[in-house]
Amino acid sequence: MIIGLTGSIASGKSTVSQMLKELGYPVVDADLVARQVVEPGTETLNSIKQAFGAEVIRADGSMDREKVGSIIFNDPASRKKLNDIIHPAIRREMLRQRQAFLDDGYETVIMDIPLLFESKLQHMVDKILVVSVSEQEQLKRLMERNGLAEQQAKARIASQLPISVKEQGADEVLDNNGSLEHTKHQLMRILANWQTHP
Ligand SMILES: CC(C)(COP(=O)(O)OP(=O)(O)OC[C@H]1O[C@@H](n2cnc3c(N)ncnc32)[C@H](O)[C@@H]1O)[C@@H](O)C(=O)NCCC(=O)NCCS
Ligand SMILES: Nc1ncnc2c1ncn2[C@@H]1O[C@H](COP(=O)(O)OP(=O)(O)OP(=O)(O)O)[C@@H](O)[C@H]1O
Repeated sequence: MIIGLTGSIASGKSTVSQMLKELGYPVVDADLVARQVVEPGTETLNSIKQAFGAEVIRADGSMDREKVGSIIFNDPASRKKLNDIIHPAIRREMLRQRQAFLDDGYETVIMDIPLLFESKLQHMVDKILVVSVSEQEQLKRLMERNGLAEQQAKARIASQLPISVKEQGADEVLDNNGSLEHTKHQLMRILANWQTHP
């Protein structure tokens, strides 16, 4: 079974994905893959340089994530330009990692994909688990974790589909407003329900 783990920015996907790893599940992490495909020397990073200019490349040859973030989270056209360059490479690498886990004999693979609905990747997974928080809690956690001002945090939230829309497309919704214990408890119930194991 392929489980798609998604939610909104700072809703708690990484927190849940960490719990799943501790239970022994293999996880394909789209955010991690997004870093791998733009490592210095890659074709993808070269295309980003062509599209956004040499100022988004740091002296050591790596992508300046802060600069790229400040551009794309504030401008839909730039966001689309980056997505068009980087998403095909991310998808290819995610499918490769998924297959490698299946080849290793795992029965279940978790795919942690923040933009599962935005990028219409439902076909990649069998079940969809949405990690949800209230808008108020989301804003608070995002500002705290990333040290962002309210306006910047709101721009990032607005660059994704509303969590309510994602909930409608879910097989299960996990409410992450409460304690980590409460979240873990719901996770265990959902896994038991799906009769799944690593
Ligand atoms: C813009 C970048 C450089 C900012 O880097 P930064 O280190 O600050 O953030 P990080 O990569 O950890 O992403 C944090 C969160 O932002 C959100 N996010 C990232 N990219 C996007 C995007 N293109 N559209 C909407 N939300 C996004 C996701 O919820 C993600 O979990 C980086 O996010 C990136 O390369 N984005 C494009 C690739 C992408 O779409 N990644 C999302 C997973 S497929
Ligand atoms: N139940 C919880 N109670 C308190 N804080 C939490 C809880 N769950 C997550 N957090 C905190 O909220 C922040 C966001 O969580 P996390 O990083 O797991 O979100 P995410 O969905 O993976 O984010 P992103 O989309 O940016 O990758 C983190 O600082 C995390 O420690």
